[in-house]
Amino acid sequence: MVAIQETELKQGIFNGIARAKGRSQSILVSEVHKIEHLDPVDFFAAGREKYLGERFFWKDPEGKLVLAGLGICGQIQSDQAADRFFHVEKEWKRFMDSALIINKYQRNGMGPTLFGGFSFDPQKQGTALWSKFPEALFQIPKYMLTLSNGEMFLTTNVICTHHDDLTLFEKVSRERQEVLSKAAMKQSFAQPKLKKMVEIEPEAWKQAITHVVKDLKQSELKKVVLARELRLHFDEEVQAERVLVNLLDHQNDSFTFVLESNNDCFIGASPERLVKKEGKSLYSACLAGSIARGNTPEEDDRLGSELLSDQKNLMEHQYVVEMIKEAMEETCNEVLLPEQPVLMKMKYIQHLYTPVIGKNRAGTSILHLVNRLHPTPALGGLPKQAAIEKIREMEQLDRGLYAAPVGWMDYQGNGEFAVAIRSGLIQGKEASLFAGCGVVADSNAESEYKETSIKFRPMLTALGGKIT
Ligand SMILES: C=C(O[C@H]1C=CC=C(C(=O)O)[C@@H]1O)C(=O)O
Ligand SMILES: [Mg+2]
Repeated sequence: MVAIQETELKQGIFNGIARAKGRSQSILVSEVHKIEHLDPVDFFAAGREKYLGERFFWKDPEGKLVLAGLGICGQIQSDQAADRFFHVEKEWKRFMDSALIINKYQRNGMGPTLFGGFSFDPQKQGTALWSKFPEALFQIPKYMLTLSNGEMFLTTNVICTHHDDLTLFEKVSRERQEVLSKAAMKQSFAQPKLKKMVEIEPEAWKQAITHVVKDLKQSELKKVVLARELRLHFDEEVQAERVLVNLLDHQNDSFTFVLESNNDCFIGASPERLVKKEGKSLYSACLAGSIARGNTPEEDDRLGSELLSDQKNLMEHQYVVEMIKEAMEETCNEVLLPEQPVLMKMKYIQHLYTPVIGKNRAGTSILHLVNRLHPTPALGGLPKQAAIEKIREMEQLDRGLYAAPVGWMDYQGNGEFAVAIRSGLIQGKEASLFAGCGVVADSNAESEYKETSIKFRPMLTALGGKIT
């Protein structure tokens, strides 16, 4: 079991309280420890009793970085439609300007780190479905486990005020040891049974596709992504840990994320990076254009080749490449991307994929890039604003955080955001799944319906649903 001996945290909290008194403001004290190996899911599960609703989890596709956060040391929310990205950035800077950081490891994703997500469209009237999530929700965790290139680190974040004294250190030390003791115990989580699966207005959705295809032939609109919802009913409460373990087992080549808010849990396994910032290096990805996987290697190859030469999907993909390339060129000296897309093969589906890398010229922040890119034509359409308005007009769905940026950023300005697709909202004994597809002039309602049915599969299987 991991035990943390006497730490610099005591001195840090002492200095934090002194600084809080001197500046008459709260001070974030953050300490990083290298620790023995812990399973990040066990650490996440260790927070169930005391921090349910205040947890997050993140794993990148390569498993190079895994984050598990427990408790809320600080929270940044925004329900402002216009400048929520700027609001989050401003509030984060306010925390960082006075923070006391005790960290001798020069690695990303440790020390003060913010994790969370944005809603897809803050200007669309929301429904009760997403009532537990604001238009932007970010947490600074009390305790965060970081698995970084195979090594394990624990960050402890404490807010010190001028009212505090050193009993605060005793309290934090006790709490932290409690978490670590619980994390050493393997917990198991029941697999609820799926009782009912309800497609929300599938025929109306197909009619919307046909309507948009007509619009595309007679307007400036080139592409619109339309999404739909699947509502699931279970025989007992769905626990995030169970779904998370299933996603890690079956969708290990995705961005796996969990963000809790009150009793609701947003969870998914997305194949699509929005942007990653590592020092001056920026990485984005164009992912649009889909076809099913084959049941045999020969069939799979045939389908892949078909996708690589299909004009409709190539056009759907090209709109994304043009937009992301343009956005990256605004802030990078040099932008590199291949001439042609390649195949990204996931468990149930394969996509056209174009990676984009660049060297950040102007010290542009990751949230500036998130704001500039969201939504790419893979999630909204082209032209961006006209597509968003068409989605508002035609989509019955309250997207909430679906298809929007979810991810992390640390105090050194590094971070990574995925787009929250192949995702679901768990609400006790029920869950909503979301899937969308790019509609272009050559789209066909039935094919797009089938494509979205495949995109439900990662979450449906992770929730114990059988694939028909
Ligand atoms: C909008 C979604 O997928 C996007 C990402 C990859 C391929 C897509 C497509 O081929 O339509 C979509 O643009 C979703 O999975 O809900
Ligand atoms: Mg598509």
